[in-house]
Amino acid sequence: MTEGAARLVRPNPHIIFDQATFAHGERVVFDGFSLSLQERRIGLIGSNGSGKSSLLRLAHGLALPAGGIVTTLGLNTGTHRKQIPSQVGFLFQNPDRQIIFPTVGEEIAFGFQERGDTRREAMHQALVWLSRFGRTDWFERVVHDLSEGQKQLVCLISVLALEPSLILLDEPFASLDLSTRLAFADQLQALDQPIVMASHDLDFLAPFDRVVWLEQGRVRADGPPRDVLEAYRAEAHRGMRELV
Ligand SMILES: Nc1ncnc2c1ncn2[C@@H]1O[C@H](COP(=O)(O)OP(=O)(O)OP(=O)(O)O)[C@@H](O)[C@H]1O
Repeated sequence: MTEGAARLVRPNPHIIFDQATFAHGERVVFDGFSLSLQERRIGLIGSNGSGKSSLLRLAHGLALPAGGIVTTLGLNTGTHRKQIPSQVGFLFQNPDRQIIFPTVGEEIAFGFQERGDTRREAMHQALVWLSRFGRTDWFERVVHDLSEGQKQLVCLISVLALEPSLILLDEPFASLDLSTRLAFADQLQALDQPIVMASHDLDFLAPFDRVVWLEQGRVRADGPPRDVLEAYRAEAHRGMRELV
């Protein structure tokens, strides 16, 4: 269950943090952080501010390490930052940071246009992907008139539609209602691509291959979900008793 042991037994990782250092201004988030991620389904857990979003942003090249190296799909995020978005899908915790177009159709079509599809082709693809999720009626809707959960769903569809080689999800289900969450959980489990997902929804992570528990920018525990989630729950209950 130690980070060192995990690194020894797992070749060909999707993501490698090698002595990465990262700070938000004065606040150091990671200091010489090393971790290799290669399983098909990896969950990231940890209390608020433990570094989950920062880890995902570093892996996507949205943030760069001040020291050390982050490698995603074999690409150094510092030197190959521009190549990463075409291969790695990223879902922001806050949909408003992701959404840039007025209508749902245009938002989903954007990625296809970026890949070189004509506007007409891209809009057709957007409609096809909305229909896969039973939401064709959203095509012409104004994104900012949608609820938070609906916006989150649009962002998730936009990410999945481009069929990236690796998918990074930052709390994808935070605002989704239970039936939508369950439907998406099934859709995600069925995907071939590897997924790294930060979540406070521990039940969702139970069938994953590996869970990494972050605490203050360090790996507190790392291993099979049943071990890591149980230890995390036990710690949360201890913390709760101390608060009351
Ligand atoms: N934009 C920012 N400016 C300054 N500090 C930040 C910023 N974003 C995050 N931090 C700090 O970086 C640290 C790690 O934050 P991060 O968002 O990675 O944590 P997290 O585990 O994703 O938290 P949460 O569960 O609340 O989403 C925290 O101490 C946080 O206060």
